[in-house]
Amino acid sequence: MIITDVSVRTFLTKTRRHADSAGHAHPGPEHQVPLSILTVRSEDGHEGHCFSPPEIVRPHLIEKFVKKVLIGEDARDRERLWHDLAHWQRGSAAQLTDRTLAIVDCALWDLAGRTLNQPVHKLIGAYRDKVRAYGSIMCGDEIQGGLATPADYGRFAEKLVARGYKGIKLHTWMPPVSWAPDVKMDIKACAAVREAVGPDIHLMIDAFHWYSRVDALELGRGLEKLGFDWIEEPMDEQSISSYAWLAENLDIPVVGPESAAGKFWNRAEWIKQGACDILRTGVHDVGGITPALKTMRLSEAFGMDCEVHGNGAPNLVVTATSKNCRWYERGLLHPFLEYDDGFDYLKSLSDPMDEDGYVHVPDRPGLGEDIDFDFIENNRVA
Ligand SMILES: O=C(O)[C@H](O)[C@@H](O)[C@@H](O)C(=O)NO
Ligand SMILES: [Mg+2]
Repeated sequence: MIITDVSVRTFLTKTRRHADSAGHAHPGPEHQVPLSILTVRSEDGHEGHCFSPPEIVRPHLIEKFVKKVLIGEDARDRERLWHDLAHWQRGSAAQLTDRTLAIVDCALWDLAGRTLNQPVHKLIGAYRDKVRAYGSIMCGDEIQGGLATPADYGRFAEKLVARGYKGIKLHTWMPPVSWAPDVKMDIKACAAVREAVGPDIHLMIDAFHWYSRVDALELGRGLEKLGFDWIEEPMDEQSISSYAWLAENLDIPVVGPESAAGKFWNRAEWIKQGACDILRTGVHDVGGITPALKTMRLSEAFGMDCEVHGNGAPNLVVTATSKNCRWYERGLLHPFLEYDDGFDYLKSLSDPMDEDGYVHVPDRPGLGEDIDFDFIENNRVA
């Protein structure tokens, strides 16, 4: 299965999601945004694909690094190809990031599945074919009737439970919201959700990511009284010792790291230093499915759960092939958006959820994405 080509197509897709000045998503008017699809092609004509923001697969990265590593190599040698690409990172002047490694690794897994006509989670070795989802609510906002008040969160949580979710994670208010961050408002939003959904729904928080130790401690202690399952990323994850201190001082489980660099190597240090009670990984955070599986197995060896960051087919594959994670993160969700409407470039959802709150892993070959290639061609811009 020799790789003969790596290519990128860019097209326009419609969305109502808008990023604020801190990069957090919020609803807004429909607009078109560019999206790319990276394709790895092998000599027998099979192709593997992965969607990506255009900047993550820009020509400089594809020509200077990705093609040099992949072209002429056996597409089945994913472990070696991942290391070969990762070794280019040090000399890339910080241009070759884990995000690009992730796109390439996912396309190679998709290629393997499409070539063998098998879903990737079955190739890796499935643990399950459906995964319980939590509804991951967008960061708070100042939109009338949106997520502007604790009561807004409570009302939306009721709707999510009615949809079938058995778990809900709040992303609370963060800058550029004018008065955020505010620990006491975070706790009020969490209390409103607990009041709205009752004691049996699992609740978690993903808070402002730069609280001090003292603020994070106050928030954690408030959540302990509300029976929350975990507290996530309340402080800068570059300070492992701050998280070790927080985990030592809280009863509520501390989850991390999500955004800290260092792939599975750094996550080993978090475990060693007692900086988390539940580990966190994510295909796009650690450089692909291949390294994400390593973080799952690493945490399993320590008797720890590892929760996966983010939605989408690759992250669903990682949850479906691991015993030691409890949830699929479905979102991000907002009262003004209909997540189940999916995307115009996919013929069906990659993460369909039933009324009991379970996401069923598609039985389609590869990553399982039902790609509308005609739509992509008809809306191509590069
Ligand atoms: O900071 C954000 O925008 C959200 O936290 C986002 O990254 C979300 O995907 C997340 O962290 N989920 O756990
Ligand atoms: Mg998070």
